[in-house]
Amino acid sequence: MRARHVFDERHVGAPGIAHGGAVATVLDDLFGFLLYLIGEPAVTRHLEVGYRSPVLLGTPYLLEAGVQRREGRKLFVRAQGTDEGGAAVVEASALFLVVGLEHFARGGGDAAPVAP
Ligand SMILES: CCCCCCCCCCCC(=O)SCCNC(=O)CCNC(=O)[C@H](O)C(C)(C)COP(=O)(O)OP(=O)(O)OC[C@H]1O[C@@H](n2cnc3c(N)ncnc32)[C@H](O)[C@@H]1OP(=O)(O)O
Repeated sequence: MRARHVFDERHVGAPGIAHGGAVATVLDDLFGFLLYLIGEPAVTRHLEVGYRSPVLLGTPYLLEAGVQRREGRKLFVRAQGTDEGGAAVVEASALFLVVGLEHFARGGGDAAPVAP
């Protein structure tokens, strides 16, 4: 799956640079939507993020995510974010666990997922 994302002032960490937590949030959400789109609603059990270069505000990044392998309910996923020059700025790997839709009812909400 591919997505284009631009961080803005809402995501600031150091001046002009996205907060690492905001970057992790976007990558986590990217994985969630990847699995939702391929018909496997799943939630994060483990997430690792590698920050190679500062992620700049107001700058478009290409995010690419895919499923690396599956072991039963366990889905191992990977993602990468690159700048417009093709340089990798961030990478992530995660373990997601497939869950039934009742998992999402536990929060009591009915909000639909929103794309990153
Ligand atoms: C309506 C539309 C909605 C649409 C939905 C759109 C969703 C978007 C979501 C975006 C992403 C999120 O933010 S999700 C939100 C953040 N995540 C969560 O809230 C999840 C909270 N955690 C949980 O609810 C639970 O821990 C689960 C469901 C993930 C798993 O619970 P469990 O079934 O009890 O399983 P558990 O024993 O913990 O672990 C399962 C297996 O993983 C293995 N395991 C654990 N860690 C690792 C690891 N680092 N590397 C390898 N393997 C590991 C364990 O050894 C075990 O293996 P084995 O012994 O089985 O072999």
